Amino acid sequence: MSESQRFAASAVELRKSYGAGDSAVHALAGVTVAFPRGEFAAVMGPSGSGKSTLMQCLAGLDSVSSGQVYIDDVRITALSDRALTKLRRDRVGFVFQSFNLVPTLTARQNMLLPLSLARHRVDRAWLDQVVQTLGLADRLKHRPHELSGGQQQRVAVARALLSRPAVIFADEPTGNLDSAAGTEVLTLLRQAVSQLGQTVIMVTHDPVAASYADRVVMLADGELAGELANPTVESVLSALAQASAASPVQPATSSRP
Ligand SMILES: Nc1ncnc2c1ncn2[C@@H]1O[C@H](COP(=O)(O)OP(=O)(O)OP(=O)(O)O)[C@@H](O)[C@H]1O
Repeated sequence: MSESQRFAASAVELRKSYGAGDSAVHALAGVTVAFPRGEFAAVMGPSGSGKSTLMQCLAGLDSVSSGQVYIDDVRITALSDRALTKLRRDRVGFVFQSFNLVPTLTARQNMLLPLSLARHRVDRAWLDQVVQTLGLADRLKHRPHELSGGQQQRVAVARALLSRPAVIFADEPTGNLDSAAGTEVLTLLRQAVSQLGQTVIMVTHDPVAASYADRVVMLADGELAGELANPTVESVLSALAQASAASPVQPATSSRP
């Protein structure tokens, strides 16, 4: 087994700049980071530190200026657009802050949508296991507007899990939820990793959300600014304070509700 196969996602010397010349913004200034399979990782850092850019590049949603990105052992920075689209569909799951469910479809149809679009077979046993684990059995026929925010996000987590992706990228998955529903969704992401063997990479501003992860990767000014194993709310807060002290911009934790 090659080194890269131990990792669900990794980046080597990843650079991403916007614009050119004096006005260029170096959103990522040479990031090398690897996410082992079966890890729940949180990516944190001050506002503008490059978290979203890192996630977009790792997920193959944005092009890189230089460097390499791997999903499993596939170097996605070497793929054609067509091959990349297929890889994203087959190996990457997404959970967004805004749930992104189709309003006219039931919870079950929403969960199955990516598989049916890809014309992939549904693994019934896996569907049942995901539905049970996520506590959605009695909500399958509901449409999104008939579900609470927490339930909608659970459907989005189920949708991401159903194709058994190499990695799920979660972008502020609790950003639109109250604290009880947020706790519920974080617990489910934790279970997806601990019980179902999933790999999750979550961008978050919230130290409580980050404390559910196995590891926090900290960014500042487009560079890695350290990492924390087995994070607690306290250790995350103190690492964030250090990262923002080293960065000219204010931490987003202080500017968001
Ligand atoms: N499309 C773009 N065009 C120009 N600059 C961009 C673009 N996208 C991001 N940037 C810049 O790149 C830098 C990193 O942005 P990014 O959104 O990755 O940070 P972030 O850590 O996710 O921020 P936040 O916590 O506020 O969401 C910022 O300076 C941002 O202004």
